[in-house]
Amino acid sequence: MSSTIGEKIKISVFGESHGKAIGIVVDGLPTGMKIDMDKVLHEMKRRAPGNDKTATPRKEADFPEILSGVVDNVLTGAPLCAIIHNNNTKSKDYSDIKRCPRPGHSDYPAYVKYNGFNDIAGGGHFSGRITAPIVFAGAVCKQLLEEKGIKVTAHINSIGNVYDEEFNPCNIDNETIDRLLNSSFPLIDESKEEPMRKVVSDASADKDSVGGTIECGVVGVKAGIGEPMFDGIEGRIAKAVFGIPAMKGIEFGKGFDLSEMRGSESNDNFRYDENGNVYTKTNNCGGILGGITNGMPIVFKVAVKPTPSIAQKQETINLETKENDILEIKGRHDPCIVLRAVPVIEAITAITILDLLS
Ligand SMILES: Cc1cc2nc3c(=O)[nH]c(=O)nc-3n(C[C@H](O)[C@H](O)[C@H](O)COP(=O)(O)O)c2cc1C
Ligand SMILES: C=C(O[C@@H]1CC(C(=O)O)=C[C@@H](OP(=O)(O)O)[C@H]1O)C(=O)O
Repeated sequence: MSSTIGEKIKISVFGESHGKAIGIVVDGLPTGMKIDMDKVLHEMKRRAPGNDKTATPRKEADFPEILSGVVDNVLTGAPLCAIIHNNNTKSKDYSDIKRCPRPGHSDYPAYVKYNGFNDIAGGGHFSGRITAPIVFAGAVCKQLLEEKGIKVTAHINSIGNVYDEEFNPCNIDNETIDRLLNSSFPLIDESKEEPMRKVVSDASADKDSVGGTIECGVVGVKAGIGEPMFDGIEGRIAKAVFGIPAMKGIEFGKGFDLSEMRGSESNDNFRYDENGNVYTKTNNCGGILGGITNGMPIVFKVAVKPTPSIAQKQETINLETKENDILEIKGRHDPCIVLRAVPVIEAITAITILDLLS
């Protein structure tokens, strides 16, 4: 399995959901920065399971134990390695799934690829759980980016058919960024929390799940970062985002809506401000032209699929008897992944942006 990404800042994620621990090695970090562990723990808590009605009831502390790369909270330049122990596993829930792969989860393709030797318990290495170490690495990268005046923020853009407001793509202000970071349900329009929660609880009551979208913004990246063609910023962010389980679509700026606009509507007109700085009057391109940043906020949306493990009876196959079968999944699952994926999208974006700038 290859769970490594990055050029200058390289991450390697390891572990399985029901193994002893999961973790990450981060290579290429600069030396000397003091890590604010309170900020790291805050990010871990935003993603941790067991804390919200829209989340799996599996309770984990998600405390990152740092094994190397830090002395007295300061980055040493050695590979940064942290592990997170798995304490609240219930592997019995997965006894049927070994035989009967879950529709929508990785069980069947992983069974074929690894000749049935892959660890199925809790989704093994394919579990959303292994996004916890990514959030750890992202929290460190966020702090390094902040020293460069760059901030990464995200919010729930939709759950089911209930939509939040979008970012102002030309100006995502510090007040909004701080509010979202400290919110237990990050929305621009907080009145949408209740209807969104209802969509999730209605699905749960039907033994079902729902998906949604997340909008992410990066402010403070100067113009001129990125490469043309295959190493463009869109490609680098998309590759990293698609490494996160359940992420199924991405669009930059106005994305698919651009296809219905005229050029006169979609083009972002350039202007100088009173200090001679270049800006654009709109930001339909999401801050990226030709694969290279134009100095405006980088803005993109990610589509999150409904959680595959649902409690309804579902058709599947039986890999032992080689017959068609019915599966009824027992166990603890997120009825909606979107809320917990918000800090994950921020983290993987922060890691990618820091890599691009290193
Ligand atoms: C934070 C997070 C939590 C998740 N929780 C669950 C879950 O409780 N149950 C489940 O079946 N899938 C969950 N997933 C999604 C699966 O891990 C994912 O759908 C599966 O590995 C198949 O990969 P794919 O959807 O990217 O194709 C979660 C994903 C993330 C990012
Ligand atoms: C534990 C987490 O989420 C898990 C992600 C997950 C999956 O299939 O992705 C399945 C469930 O695992 P389990 O059956 O062990 O409870 C979730 O609880 C986590 O994100 O920390």
